Amino acid sequence: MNDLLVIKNLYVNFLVDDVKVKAVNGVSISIKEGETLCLIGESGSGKSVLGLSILRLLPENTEISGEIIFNEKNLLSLPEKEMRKIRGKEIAWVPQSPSTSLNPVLKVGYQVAESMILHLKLSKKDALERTVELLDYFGIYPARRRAEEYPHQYSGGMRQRALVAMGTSTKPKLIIADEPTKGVDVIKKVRVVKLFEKIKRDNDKPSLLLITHDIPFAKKLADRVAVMYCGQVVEISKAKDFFKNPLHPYSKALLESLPSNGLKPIKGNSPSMINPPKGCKFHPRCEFATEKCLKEPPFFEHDGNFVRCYLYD
Ligand SMILES: Nc1ncnc2c1ncn2[C@@H]1O[C@H](COP(=O)(O)OP(=O)(O)OP(=O)(O)O)[C@@H](O)[C@H]1O
Ligand code: NI
Repeated sequence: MNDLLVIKNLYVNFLVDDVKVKAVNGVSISIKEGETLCLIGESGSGKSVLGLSILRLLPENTEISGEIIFNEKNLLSLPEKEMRKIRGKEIAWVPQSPSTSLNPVLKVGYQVAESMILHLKLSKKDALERTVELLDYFGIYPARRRAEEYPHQYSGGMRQRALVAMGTSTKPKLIIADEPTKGVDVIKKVRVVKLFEKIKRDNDKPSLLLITHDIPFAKKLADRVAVMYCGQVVEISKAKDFFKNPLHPYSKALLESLPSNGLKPIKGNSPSMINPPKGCKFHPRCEFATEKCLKEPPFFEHDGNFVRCYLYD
Protein backbone atom coordinates (compact mmCIF):
# COMPACT_ATOMS: atom_id res chain seq x y z
CA MET A 1 0.00 0.00 0.00
CA ASN A 2 1.24 3.48 -0.81
CA ASP A 3 1.45 6.30 1.68
CA LEU A 4 -1.35 8.83 1.28
CA LEU A 5 -0.11 11.27 3.92
CA VAL A 6 3.39 11.63 5.30
CA ILE A 7 4.12 13.88 8.27
CA LYS A 8 7.80 14.66 8.80
CA ASN A 9 9.24 16.20 11.92
CA LEU A 10 6.20 18.27 12.81
CA TYR A 11 6.47 20.85 15.61
CA VAL A 12 3.53 22.98 16.73
CA ASN A 13 3.92 25.66 19.41
CA PHE A 14 1.30 28.06 20.71
CA LEU A 15 2.52 31.41 21.91
CA VAL A 16 0.43 32.43 24.88
CA ASP A 17 1.54 35.61 26.66
CA ASP A 18 5.24 34.99 27.22
CA VAL A 19 5.19 31.24 27.20
CA LYS A 20 5.37 28.59 24.54
CA VAL A 21 3.01 25.62 24.75
CA LYS A 22 4.78 22.80 22.94
CA ALA A 23 1.74 20.90 21.70
CA VAL A 24 3.42 18.79 19.02
CA ASN A 25 7.07 17.96 19.51
CA GLY A 26 8.69 16.35 16.47
CA VAL A 27 6.11 13.93 15.09
CA SER A 28 6.75 11.80 12.02
CA ILE A 29 4.01 9.41 10.93
CA SER A 30 2.38 8.26 7.73
CA ILE A 31 -1.05 6.99 6.73
CA LYS A 32 -1.37 4.50 3.90
CA GLU A 33 -4.09 4.47 1.26
CA GLY A 34 -7.21 2.83 2.66
CA GLU A 35 -5.70 2.44 6.13
CA THR A 36 -7.34 3.27 9.45
CA LEU A 37 -4.85 4.78 11.87
CA CYS A 38 -6.03 5.41 15.42
CA LEU A 39 -4.27 8.12 17.37
CA ILE A 40 -4.62 7.51 21.10
CA GLY A 41 -3.16 9.00 24.27
CA GLU A 42 -4.23 10.95 27.33
CA SER A 43 -5.96 14.32 27.36
CA GLY A 44 -3.70 17.19 26.35
CA SER A 45 -1.11 15.02 24.59
CA GLY A 46 -1.53 16.90 21.28
CA LYS A 47 -3.85 14.60 19.31
CA SER A 48 -6.37 17.24 18.18
CA VAL A 49 -3.63 19.75 17.42
CA LEU A 50 -1.93 17.16 15.19
CA GLY A 51 -5.24 16.56 13.35
CA LEU A 52 -5.94 20.26 12.98
CA SER A 53 -2.47 21.00 11.64
CA ILE A 54 -3.07 18.61 8.72
CA LEU A 55 -5.96 20.85 7.67
CA ARG A 56 -4.18 24.04 8.73
CA LEU A 57 -7.03 24.98 11.00
CA LEU A 58 -4.89 26.31 13.84
CA PRO A 59 -5.17 29.83 15.28
CA GLU A 60 -2.92 32.78 14.47
CA ASN A 61 -0.67 32.46 17.51
CA THR A 62 0.77 29.19 16.19
CA GLU A 63 4.35 28.38 15.22
CA ILE A 64 4.45 25.37 12.96
CA SER A 65 7.36 23.63 11.27
CA GLY A 66 8.04 20.37 9.49
CA GLU A 67 6.33 18.87 6.46
CA ILE A 68 2.89 17.41 5.80
CA ILE A 69 2.99 15.74 2.41
CA PHE A 70 -0.33 14.85 0.79
CA ASN A 71 -0.46 13.91 -2.90
CA GLU A 72 3.16 14.98 -3.25
CA LYS A 73 2.37 18.49 -2.00
CA ASN A 74 3.54 19.97 1.28
CA LEU A 75 0.30 21.24 2.79
CA LEU A 76 2.22 23.57 5.09
CA SER A 77 3.51 25.61 2.18
CA LEU A 78 0.38 25.71 0.01
CA PRO A 79 -1.35 29.04 -0.52
CA GLU A 80 -4.57 29.31 1.51
CA LYS A 81 -6.60 29.23 -1.72
CA GLU A 82 -5.22 25.78 -2.66
CA MET A 83 -5.70 24.60 0.89
CA ARG A 84 -9.36 25.54 0.79
CA LYS A 85 -9.85 23.22 -2.20
CA ILE A 86 -8.29 20.33 -0.31
CA ARG A 87 -10.25 20.98 2.86
CA GLY A 88 -13.73 19.62 2.45
CA LYS A 89 -12.94 17.83 -0.80
CA GLU A 90 -9.90 15.60 -0.47
CA ILE A 91 -9.49 15.70 3.28
CA ALA A 92 -12.60 15.75 5.45
CA TRP A 93 -12.76 16.73 9.09
CA VAL A 94 -15.52 15.23 11.21
CA PRO A 95 -15.61 17.55 14.22
CA GLN A 96 -15.92 16.59 17.86
CA SER A 97 -19.23 18.24 18.61
CA PRO A 98 -22.24 17.50 16.39
CA SER A 99 -24.42 19.98 18.24
CA THR A 100 -22.34 23.05 17.48
CA SER A 101 -21.05 22.05 14.05
CA LEU A 102 -24.33 22.23 12.16
CA ASN A 103 -25.91 25.55 11.35
CA PRO A 104 -29.20 25.70 13.30
CA VAL A 105 -30.99 27.91 10.77
CA LEU A 106 -30.26 25.90 7.62
CA LYS A 107 -31.96 22.68 6.52
CA VAL A 108 -29.67 19.70 7.06
CA GLY A 109 -30.08 18.60 3.43
CA TYR A 110 -28.83 21.95 2.22
CA GLN A 111 -25.81 21.81 4.54
CA VAL A 112 -24.84 18.37 3.26
CA ALA A 113 -25.37 19.47 -0.35
CA GLU A 114 -23.32 22.63 0.03
CA SER A 115 -19.83 21.16 -0.24
CA MET A 116 -20.86 19.08 -3.26
CA ILE A 117 -22.08 22.25 -4.98
CA LEU A 118 -18.89 24.05 -4.01
CA HIS A 119 -16.25 21.37 -4.54
CA LEU A 120 -17.78 18.91 -7.02
CA LYS A 121 -19.54 21.64 -9.01
CA LEU A 122 -22.82 19.70 -8.92
CA SER A 123 -26.01 21.56 -9.73
CA LYS A 124 -28.21 22.30 -6.73
CA LYS A 125 -30.73 19.71 -7.90
CA ASP A 126 -28.15 16.95 -8.39
CA ALA A 127 -26.47 17.76 -5.07
CA LEU A 128 -29.78 17.50 -3.22
CA GLU A 129 -30.55 14.21 -4.94
CA ARG A 130 -27.14 12.84 -3.90
CA THR A 131 -27.76 14.19 -0.38
CA VAL A 132 -30.93 12.13 -0.08
CA GLU A 133 -28.97 9.03 -1.13
CA LEU A 134 -26.24 9.82 1.42
CA LEU A 135 -28.67 10.40 4.29
CA ASP A 136 -30.36 7.12 3.44
CA TYR A 137 -26.96 5.35 3.26
CA PHE A 138 -26.09 6.56 6.75
CA GLY A 139 -29.46 5.54 8.20
CA ILE A 140 -31.25 8.89 8.37
CA TYR A 141 -34.79 7.85 7.44
CA PRO A 142 -36.98 8.79 5.64
CA ALA A 143 -34.16 10.60 3.90
CA ARG A 144 -36.22 12.77 1.59
CA ARG A 145 -38.22 14.21 4.46
CA ARG A 146 -35.23 14.41 6.82
CA ALA A 147 -33.28 16.46 4.24
CA GLU A 148 -35.93 19.15 4.63
CA GLU A 149 -35.60 19.30 8.42
CA TYR A 150 -33.48 21.53 10.65
CA PRO A 151 -30.78 20.22 13.04
CA HIS A 152 -32.97 20.62 16.15
CA GLN A 153 -35.41 18.10 14.67
CA TYR A 154 -32.65 15.46 14.67
CA SER A 155 -31.52 13.28 17.59
CA GLY A 156 -27.86 13.58 18.68
CA GLY A 157 -26.96 10.38 16.83
CA MET A 158 -28.66 11.57 13.65
CA ARG A 159 -26.78 14.86 13.80
CA GLN A 160 -23.53 13.00 14.07
CA ARG A 161 -24.42 10.78 11.11
CA ALA A 162 -25.38 13.90 9.15
CA LEU A 163 -21.92 15.35 9.84
CA VAL A 164 -20.34 12.15 8.62
CA ALA A 165 -22.55 12.29 5.50
CA MET A 166 -21.38 15.86 5.02
CA GLY A 167 -17.73 14.94 5.51
CA THR A 168 -17.82 12.02 3.09
CA SER A 169 -20.04 13.58 0.41
CA THR A 170 -17.11 14.67 -1.74
CA LYS A 171 -15.50 11.21 -1.54
CA PRO A 172 -12.43 12.45 0.31
CA LYS A 173 -9.25 10.38 0.27
CA LEU A 174 -8.69 11.03 3.96
CA ILE A 175 -11.22 11.44 6.75
CA ILE A 176 -10.06 12.80 10.09
CA ALA A 177 -12.52 12.28 12.95
CA ASP A 178 -11.85 13.81 16.37
CA GLU A 179 -13.34 11.88 19.31
CA PRO A 180 -16.32 10.48 17.40
CA THR A 181 -17.53 8.60 20.49
CA LYS A 182 -17.30 11.47 22.94
CA GLY A 183 -20.48 11.76 25.01
CA VAL A 184 -21.99 8.75 23.24
CA ASP A 185 -23.45 6.00 25.45
CA VAL A 186 -22.45 2.36 25.10
CA ILE A 187 -25.41 1.32 22.98
CA LYS A 188 -25.08 4.18 20.55
CA LYS A 189 -21.34 3.62 20.38
CA VAL A 190 -22.02 0.36 18.56
CA ARG A 191 -23.70 2.46 15.87
CA VAL A 192 -20.71 4.78 15.57
CA VAL A 193 -18.47 1.73 15.11
CA LYS A 194 -20.84 0.41 12.41
CA LEU A 195 -20.81 3.80 10.73
CA PHE A 196 -17.04 3.78 10.38
CA GLU A 197 -17.00 0.12 9.37
CA LYS A 198 -19.36 1.08 6.60
CA ILE A 199 -17.02 3.86 5.45
CA LYS A 200 -14.08 1.42 5.55
CA ARG A 201 -15.95 -1.06 3.34
CA ASP A 202 -16.94 1.65 0.90
CA ASN A 203 -15.79 1.23 -2.72
CA ASP A 204 -13.56 4.28 -2.55
CA LYS A 205 -12.04 3.05 0.71
CA PRO A 206 -10.76 6.31 2.17
CA SER A 207 -7.99 6.44 4.75
CA LEU A 208 -9.18 7.20 8.26
CA LEU A 209 -7.38 9.04 11.01
CA LEU A 210 -9.40 8.43 14.16
CA ILE A 211 -8.41 10.56 17.12
CA THR A 212 -9.73 9.09 20.32
CA HIS A 213 -9.05 8.24 23.92
CA ASP A 214 -11.65 5.55 23.65
CA ILE A 215 -9.38 2.52 23.42
CA PRO A 216 -12.09 -0.14 22.97
CA PHE A 217 -13.35 1.95 20.03
CA ALA A 218 -9.85 2.08 18.53
CA LYS A 219 -9.51 -1.67 18.99
CA LYS A 220 -12.59 -2.30 16.86
CA LEU A 221 -11.45 -0.17 13.93
CA ALA A 222 -7.69 0.34 13.83
CA ASP A 223 -5.31 -1.20 11.31
CA ARG A 224 -2.45 0.55 13.09
CA VAL A 225 -2.25 2.47 16.35
CA ALA A 226 -0.12 5.55 17.07
CA VAL A 227 0.30 6.46 20.74
CA MET A 228 0.89 10.08 21.70
CA TYR A 229 2.49 11.24 24.90
CA CYS A 230 3.46 14.84 25.64
CA GLY A 231 3.38 15.98 22.02
CA GLN A 232 5.30 13.01 20.67
CA VAL A 233 4.37 9.74 19.05
CA VAL A 234 6.02 7.09 21.24
CA GLU A 235 4.78 3.95 19.49
CA ILE A 236 3.37 3.00 16.09
CA SER A 237 2.24 -0.61 15.95
CA LYS A 238 -0.03 -2.84 13.94
CA ALA A 239 -3.32 -3.06 15.83
CA LYS A 240 -3.24 -6.85 16.15
CA ASP A 241 0.15 -6.64 17.87
CA PHE A 242 -0.62 -3.55 19.91
CA PHE A 243 -3.62 -4.83 21.81
CA LYS A 244 -1.90 -8.15 22.58
CA ASN A 245 1.54 -6.79 23.36
CA PRO A 246 1.97 -3.01 23.55
CA LEU A 247 5.65 -2.08 23.43
CA HIS A 248 6.15 1.29 25.11
CA PRO A 249 5.89 1.40 28.92
CA TYR A 250 3.35 4.21 28.51
CA SER A 251 1.27 2.11 26.09
CA LYS A 252 1.31 -0.76 28.59
CA ALA A 253 0.24 1.57 31.40
CA LEU A 254 -2.50 3.05 29.21
CA LEU A 255 -3.98 -0.37 28.46
CA GLU A 256 -3.71 -1.43 32.10
CA SER A 257 -5.65 1.65 33.14
CA LEU A 258 -8.73 0.39 31.27
CA PRO A 259 -11.65 -0.89 33.36
CA SER A 260 -11.50 -4.24 31.53
CA ASN A 261 -7.81 -4.63 32.47
CA GLY A 262 -7.98 -3.81 36.15
CA LEU A 263 -8.34 -0.02 36.13
CA LYS A 264 -4.76 0.51 37.32
CA PRO A 265 -4.11 4.28 37.31
CA ILE A 266 -0.95 5.57 35.62
CA LYS A 267 1.47 6.72 38.34
CA GLY A 268 2.61 10.34 38.57
CA ASN A 269 1.34 13.53 36.96
CA SER A 270 0.68 14.49 33.39
CA PRO A 271 3.72 16.27 31.95
CA SER A 272 3.94 20.03 31.43
CA MET A 273 3.60 21.07 27.79
CA ILE A 274 5.51 24.28 28.59
CA ASN A 275 8.54 22.69 30.29
CA PRO A 276 8.37 19.07 29.14
CA PRO A 277 10.76 16.58 30.79
CA LYS A 278 14.18 16.20 29.16
CA GLY A 279 14.97 13.03 27.25
CA CYS A 280 12.20 10.48 27.13
CA LYS A 281 9.11 12.47 28.11
CA PHE A 282 7.71 9.50 30.03
CA HIS A 283 10.85 8.77 32.09
CA PRO A 284 9.69 10.52 35.31
CA ARG A 285 6.72 8.12 35.47
CA CYS A 286 8.40 5.04 34.08
CA GLU A 287 9.32 2.06 36.25
CA PHE A 288 12.02 0.99 33.76
CA ALA A 289 13.76 4.38 33.52
CA THR A 290 17.57 4.50 33.70
CA GLU A 291 20.26 7.20 33.22
CA LYS A 292 20.06 6.59 29.50
CA CYS A 293 16.49 7.88 29.37
CA LEU A 294 17.68 11.44 30.04
CA LYS A 295 18.71 11.42 26.40
CA GLU A 296 15.81 11.45 23.95
CA PRO A 297 15.32 7.97 22.50
CA PRO A 298 15.00 7.54 18.73
CA PHE A 299 12.52 5.07 17.22
CA PHE A 300 13.58 1.44 17.45
CA GLU A 301 12.05 -1.22 15.23
CA HIS A 302 10.61 -4.27 16.95
CA ASP A 303 8.96 -6.99 14.80
CA GLY A 304 7.91 -4.45 12.19
CA ASN A 305 6.53 -2.02 14.79
CA PHE A 306 8.17 1.17 16.05
CA VAL A 307 8.79 2.36 19.59
CA ARG A 308 10.69 5.26 21.17
CA CYS A 309 12.18 3.46 24.13
CA TYR A 310 15.68 2.20 25.00
CA LEU A 311 14.24 -1.13 26.19
CA TYR A 312 14.14 -2.05 22.50
CA ASP A 313 17.65 -0.86 21.61
N1 LIG B 1 -5.26 27.37 20.65
C1 LIG B 1 -4.46 26.97 21.64
N2 LIG B 1 -3.71 27.84 22.35
C2 LIG B 1 -2.89 27.44 23.32
N3 LIG B 1 -2.73 26.15 23.70
C3 LIG B 1 -3.45 25.23 23.05
C4 LIG B 1 -4.36 25.57 21.99
N4 LIG B 1 -4.94 24.43 21.52
C5 LIG B 1 -4.42 23.44 22.27
N5 LIG B 1 -3.53 23.89 23.18
C6 LIG B 1 -2.74 23.08 24.11
O1 LIG B 1 -2.03 22.12 23.37
C7 LIG B 1 -1.95 20.89 24.08
C8 LIG B 1 -2.48 19.76 23.23
O2 LIG B 1 -3.89 19.92 23.08
P1 LIG B 1 -4.81 18.92 22.27
O3 LIG B 1 -6.16 19.53 22.18
O4 LIG B 1 -4.16 18.54 20.98
O5 LIG B 1 -4.87 17.63 23.20
P2 LIG B 1 -5.64 16.27 22.95
O6 LIG B 1 -4.63 15.17 22.99
O7 LIG B 1 -6.48 16.38 21.74
O8 LIG B 1 -6.53 16.17 24.28
P3 LIG B 1 -8.06 15.68 24.47
O9 LIG B 1 -7.95 14.19 24.48
O10 LIG B 1 -8.44 16.25 25.78
O11 LIG B 1 -8.86 16.20 23.32
C9 LIG B 1 -2.70 21.10 25.37
O12 LIG B 1 -1.76 21.40 26.37
C10 LIG B 1 -3.60 22.28 25.08
O13 LIG B 1 -3.86 23.01 26.24
NI1 NI C 1 -8.49 16.42 21.46
